[in-house]
Amino acid sequence: MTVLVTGGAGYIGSHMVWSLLDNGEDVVVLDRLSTGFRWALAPEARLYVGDVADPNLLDSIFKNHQIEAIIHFAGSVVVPDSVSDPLSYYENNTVKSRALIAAAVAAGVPHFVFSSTAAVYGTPQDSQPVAENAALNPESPYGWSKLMTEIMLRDTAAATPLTYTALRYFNVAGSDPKRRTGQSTAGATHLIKVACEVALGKRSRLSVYGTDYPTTDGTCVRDYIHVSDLTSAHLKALKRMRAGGRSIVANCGYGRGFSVLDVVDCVKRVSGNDFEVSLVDRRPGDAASVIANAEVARREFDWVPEYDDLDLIVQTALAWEDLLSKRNDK
Ligand SMILES: NC(=O)c1ccc[n+]([C@@H]2O[C@H](COP(=O)([O-])OP(=O)(O)OC[C@H]3O[C@@H](n4cnc5c(N)ncnc54)[C@H](O)[C@@H]3O)[C@@H](O)[C@H]2O)c1
Ligand SMILES: O=c1ccn([C@@H]2O[C@H](COP(=O)(O)OP(=O)(O)O[C@H]3O[C@H](CO)[C@@H](O)[C@H](O)[C@H]3O)[C@@H](O)[C@H]2O)c(=O)[nH]1
Repeated sequence: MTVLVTGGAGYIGSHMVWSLLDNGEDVVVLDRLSTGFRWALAPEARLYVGDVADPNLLDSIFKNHQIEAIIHFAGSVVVPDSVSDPLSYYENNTVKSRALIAAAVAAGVPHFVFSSTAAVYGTPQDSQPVAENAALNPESPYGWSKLMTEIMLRDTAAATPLTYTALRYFNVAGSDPKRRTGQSTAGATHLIKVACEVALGKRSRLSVYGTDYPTTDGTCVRDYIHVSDLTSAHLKALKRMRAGGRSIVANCGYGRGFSVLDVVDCVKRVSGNDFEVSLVDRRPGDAASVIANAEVARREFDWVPEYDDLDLIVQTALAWEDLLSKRNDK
């Protein structure tokens, strides 16, 4: 039995592949290498280079391997890009997910884990931390593109034997503590990644997008989660479905928020390097504040995070950034 990981050459996917292999799973990866890297992949995982919506490629993967679960990371991930180019986000995240789900159902794949996002909530209107049954009001096409995929999964699971888990990730950061992989995205836009690049002198400055949000210091607040805690949530969610668990949606975050300025201070402190910060206008599509209530993950699959510490997240992100510079220098 094999687990198919789409987007397995990307940031989170490459960590997932290592976690699966560490747990004795057989892994096949499907990735078109648009933002991922062949070298990021564990050598034991077989890579099919191509698109998640390519029917011939999917057909051959399902013929060559007995796929028992799909973990679907492949997608486009930059919130402001989705505002400027919404149709490409609906294409890559929604339309192509539909094709993959259809192929999974046709091939009789029993389990599906989907990379959803905190962006489905927008800025929660009621209370924070936000639970899965809160109102869903995405503030970007990215959030909508993921919510539509959740809805397709919900309705497909009701009509077919497919069981799914949609994990709503909050802000994923950090790198593999064993330093086998990390976030290598070229021209990355994620706050912790960008701040680490600036701290190590790989970029000249950091822009802080918006200082007039209704938060304690006026900058946006996010719930930053270490990538290894996220991959452990996937393993546990998969185990639960294998044991007969029904389809669910679960938040993955720690339940506490840090502002952009908190993150900047942390990166300066942990790296020991001061750097320049520009306070600029808001970036389109950003929610003011979003913090996870992760009770469902704890209750349904006994998720116990191990890296709930912003300093530790930043330390591992910096460690990877340092390795990456040495690699790029070669
Ligand atoms: N990074 C975060 O904080 C975060 C938070 C919430 C949800 N997510 C979701 O997690 C998933 C992974 O994100 P990431 O940060 O690792 O991004 P990433 O860009 O590093 O990884 C995405 C991978 O998917 C591949 N890919 C993209 N479109 C494809 C397609 N049509 N066919 C085949 N391969 C394709 C890319 O080459 C890349 O390897 C995404 O679905 C994203 O929306 C990420
Ligand atoms: O150089 C930067 C980068 C980011 N930010 C701010 O930092 C916050 C976090 O931004 P970013 O790290 O880009 O993450 P999000 O836009 O919150 O989105 C991430 O987190 C979501 C889950 O919350 C995922 O779904 C997305 O794929 C992922 O990109 C936002 O307020 C940004 O405006 C800055 O001020 N300067």
